[in-house]
Amino acid sequence: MPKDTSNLELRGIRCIRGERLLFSKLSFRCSAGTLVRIAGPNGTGKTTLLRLLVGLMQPQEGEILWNGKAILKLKEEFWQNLIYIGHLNGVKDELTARENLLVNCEIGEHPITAEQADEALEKVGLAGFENNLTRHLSQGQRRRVALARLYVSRHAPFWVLDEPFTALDVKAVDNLANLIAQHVNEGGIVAFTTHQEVPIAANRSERIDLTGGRWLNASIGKGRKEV
Ligand SMILES: Nc1ncnc2c1ncn2[C@@H]1O[C@H](COP(=O)(O)OP(=O)(O)OP(=O)(O)O)[C@@H](O)[C@H]1O
Repeated sequence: MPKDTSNLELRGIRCIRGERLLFSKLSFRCSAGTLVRIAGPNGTGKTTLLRLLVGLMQPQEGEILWNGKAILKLKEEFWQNLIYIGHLNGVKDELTARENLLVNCEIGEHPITAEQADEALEKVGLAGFENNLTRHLSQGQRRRVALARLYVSRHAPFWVLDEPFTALDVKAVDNLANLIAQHVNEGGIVAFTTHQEVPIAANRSERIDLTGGRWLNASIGKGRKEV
């Protein structure tokens, strides 16, 4: 992983979804070795912000820069630096746990061997489940299949994780928190959301709090904040 060189910047981001202004003039900057927690109650735009950060959505105003260049212009050059694990896991039902990991790494242009896949599955507590179809796994186990990717993705400095601790048991939460801290302390940037108060021993951490938001059409959000 290229250390101490990456930086992420949000410049004047404005985002509207449906009738709701989620945030505007959102600016933020961080450099290599930072844990970025995106906080806020349900519906305030945490997942939306993560999707903006990885380029799956575009803001109405402003831009997101990676190493000083707009991510929408960098495209593949940016994606090579990125691992995104969203809400929906990105795990295919009809593939086994091992096949899922192999395919996801292949798609991410960082192929791994079956042995490396099995080692990563072991680290997330899925030893013995390598050949199980993921449709036969529990929610927590499916989540672990997705998260196993992180154990073979230390080359990618920027991790974006949507609710990574959901459905994990205490030990798995602890292991993941340690992995995230290690990645950050070795020069990665990890942006994540969580509703759980999980201690992560990162040397440097920042918080983006999205509490707020406004209805654009006052009649919709009667009794709430208006523009
Ligand atoms: N496809 C969509 N079309 C229009 N509005 C949407 C869509 N998806 C989400 N929204 C709205 O955008 C807002 C932000 O949603 P988002 O999922 O980013 O919130 P969140 O903070 O991640 O919520 P949670 O904590 O519940 O996961 C919500 O008010 C939601 O109603």
